[in-house]
Amino acid sequence: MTAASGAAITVSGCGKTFADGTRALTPLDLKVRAGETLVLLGPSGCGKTTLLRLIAGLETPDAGGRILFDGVDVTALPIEKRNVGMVFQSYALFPNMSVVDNVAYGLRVRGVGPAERRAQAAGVLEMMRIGQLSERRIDQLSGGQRQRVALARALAVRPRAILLDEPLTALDAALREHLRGEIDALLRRLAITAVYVTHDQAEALALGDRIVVMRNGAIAQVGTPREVYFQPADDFVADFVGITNRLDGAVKGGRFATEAGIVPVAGPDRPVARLLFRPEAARLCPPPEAGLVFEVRQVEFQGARQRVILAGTGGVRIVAEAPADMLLAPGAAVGLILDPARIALV
Ligand SMILES: Nc1ncnc2c1ncn2[C@@H]1O[C@H](COP(=O)(O)OP(=O)(O)OP(=O)(O)O)[C@@H](O)[C@H]1O
Repeated sequence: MTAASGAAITVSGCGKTFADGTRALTPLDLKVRAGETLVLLGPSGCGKTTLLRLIAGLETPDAGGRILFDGVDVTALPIEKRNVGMVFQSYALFPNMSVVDNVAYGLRVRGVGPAERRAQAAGVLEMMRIGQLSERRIDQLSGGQRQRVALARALAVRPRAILLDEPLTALDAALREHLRGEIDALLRRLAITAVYVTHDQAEALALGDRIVVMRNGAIAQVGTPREVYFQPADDFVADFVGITNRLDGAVKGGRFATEAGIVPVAGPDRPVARLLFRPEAARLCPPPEAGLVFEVRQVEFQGARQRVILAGTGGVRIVAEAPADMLLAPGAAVGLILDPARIALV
């Protein structure tokens, strides 16, 4: 089975105010490229689901907002005319129907004959390696199996885009990781356009070709997982995507000056600047070799490597990593060299 080729989706000036006055989205623009997996990431209530439902056709945007599929305006089209597949956290399957009938359901609605829809549904179930479950009832399946069936059902109609709303949230951690890998492989193989909502940063980094980080109904940053991870646009994105070190200072003549020393940087002068970097973007070395010097505060041996807490003047605290065989004594001075490709100035 192959999906119809994925659509490029354009969201143009789409805001959403609900009947009770809740402003779920401020007008925003977004382009989803044909065939890519775009992840919407952000804390609860930031508007991810609302944006997904606008793309699906389950909600209409406020006046002025438009949704286009391959350049064609679909704003006025309801979900059944947009040819999208949807997968929800709560599987939304028919519990007393068989697996194969659930998967064939969308084809039935589209008027495909019984023999053909069963054959197509069987093909999708085979592709997802759950062909042996075809005749089971939904209430006889585990959570992971149900989510595979929900995914099969969404793909069976050969949609132009698949829209997934926290599909793994209800599953336990080990299964979540396993199914995440399967979904990733499947979406890549089908080269289908996918928009995937999650509040889990690990899921976003693993699945996304690009990630849209959202905050308060607006887009905080759009970038590849590496860009969002290593070059967060601001403190909010940095915090949301995981541990980040911060140094405050100023940029002058290609040098960022902070209390602990100097870091060469690209870009214009800024009287007030903050440098963000991950533990793994820093390398420890003897003090004379580095522009930045800190005091070792705490060393945790972790087997493959050591996690080191460093202290600077003014209460600055830095988390760094070091090879397992590096000798580091609390109280000693140590230099820090930052990988220029993995630092961000905000
Ligand atoms: N039908 C509705 N009527 C009124 N307010 C709504 C409605 N649906 C969502 N909201 C509100 O809009 C805002 C955005 O909700 P949305 O579901 O898009 O967030 P989310 O980022 O998907 O959050 P979560 O991860 O918790 O699902 C929230 O404040 C929510 O309470």
